Amino acid sequence: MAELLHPNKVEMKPFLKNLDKNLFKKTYNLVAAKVSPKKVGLLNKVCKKDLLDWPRVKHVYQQNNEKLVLLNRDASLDGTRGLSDATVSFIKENNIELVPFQLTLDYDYWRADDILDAILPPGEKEDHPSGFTAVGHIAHMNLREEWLPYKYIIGKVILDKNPSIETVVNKTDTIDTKFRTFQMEVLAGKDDFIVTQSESNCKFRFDFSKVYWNSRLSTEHDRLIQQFQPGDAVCDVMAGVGPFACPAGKKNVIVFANDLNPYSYESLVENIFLNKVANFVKAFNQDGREFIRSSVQKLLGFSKDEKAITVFPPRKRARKLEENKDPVRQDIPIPPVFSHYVMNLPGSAIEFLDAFKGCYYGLEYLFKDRSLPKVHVHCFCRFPDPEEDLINRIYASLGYRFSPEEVDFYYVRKVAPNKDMYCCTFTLPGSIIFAKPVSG
Ligand SMILES: C[S@@+](CC[C@H](N)C(=O)[O-])C[C@H]1O[C@@H](n2cnc3c(N)ncnc32)[C@H](O)[C@@H]1O
Repeated sequence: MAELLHPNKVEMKPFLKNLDKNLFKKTYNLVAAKVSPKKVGLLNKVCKKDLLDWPRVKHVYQQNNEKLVLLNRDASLDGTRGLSDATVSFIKENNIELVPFQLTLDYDYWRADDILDAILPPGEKEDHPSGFTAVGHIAHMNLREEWLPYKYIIGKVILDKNPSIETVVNKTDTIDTKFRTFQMEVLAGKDDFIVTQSESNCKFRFDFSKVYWNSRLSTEHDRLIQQFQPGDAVCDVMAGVGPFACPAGKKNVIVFANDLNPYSYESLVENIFLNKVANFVKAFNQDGREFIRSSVQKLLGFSKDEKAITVFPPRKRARKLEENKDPVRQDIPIPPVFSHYVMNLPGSAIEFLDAFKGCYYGLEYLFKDRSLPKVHVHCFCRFPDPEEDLINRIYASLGYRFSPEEVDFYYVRKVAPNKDMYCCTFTLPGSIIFAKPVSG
């Protein structure tokens, strides 16, 4: 049946922006059993196997005071072909009349895939492009060269067929290396890049054309957030619009979140307020290397000045606790040092590791009863066995050669055929962070 159910091929000239929806009408000549409304239930039961069973197509229609029940595509009008014995007997015994029925499926019925298959020429490698990543109301496509002449029509179909999508964009160049943003062209829908996206129980508002966002990283965000404990201090060196920072703040983790892109910083500030985590998450707009160094004193000062962050349970719980005369507030002490550093700038974050050299010089005493900080640094790797390469690169920047057992090499995702993203987690060695900084 699948091969029957598709619109007829439509000749489409390249670079067209509008679609004549009438071209996608297709009429099927079917047979219907005409019965009184009272009999429909019984007919449905007895003749179940012989009824029309097409996806998203209803098979019972009203005609005056009677019902027309559509039979399967092979049923003949005289009832001699395409029907089971049970159905034939039922029709005979109940004197049911079989009548012709024309069913028309139109543009609204077909799925995006069906329509694109009907209008696009055969593809070189893959199926026709109907896949996209949704970011808020935006569908973000990455069309292959061969589909570019049809990009506006493809955009229109995606827009029409996905009710939550209001704008369809296509990536127009490779990713900008500095802030990980890319140029995009609106293919269909409104010219509006300000999106609201949900992730990890938080809302994020940002201009998708000016900041980095990748919905495919949500699992990685959650994975690291799970490792942070309430009361930990986390330094998010390349925080973007806050997908690590805001959810961590919601679980009472103190986060110093930084991003060099002024637009990311602006959204980060907005998202901190949107998610009501301003007590726990502080935003900064510095270069990551500088921030690794300056944040040490910033946190120490914050911990000395504020000492603790007071949290109140959500109102409903607070009322319950009040009734039981339990304390309604909790003080979360602010630690003087970070437990975790997150560095998600996979193209170059490893090269920022040199900033840790001597960053806690003279502050050894702060770690008397605490573990040394952990670093989670994201990176790309082109080798199938990444350990040696990544250990060498970390050594070149941090000046410390880890053994493979000391580093957790976590595979995050495939970015391109020969390019994988990893997250390397290790504890910062005391010999590096307490070393006397070399002046000059
Ligand atoms: C891959 S994005 C990750 C953003 C966010 N952590 C996330 O997971 O979505 C890298 C971020 O690093 C920021 N960035 C680039 N260069 C930077 C630098 N030198 N210092 C700090 N942030 C930088 C970019 O603006 C971008 O937001």
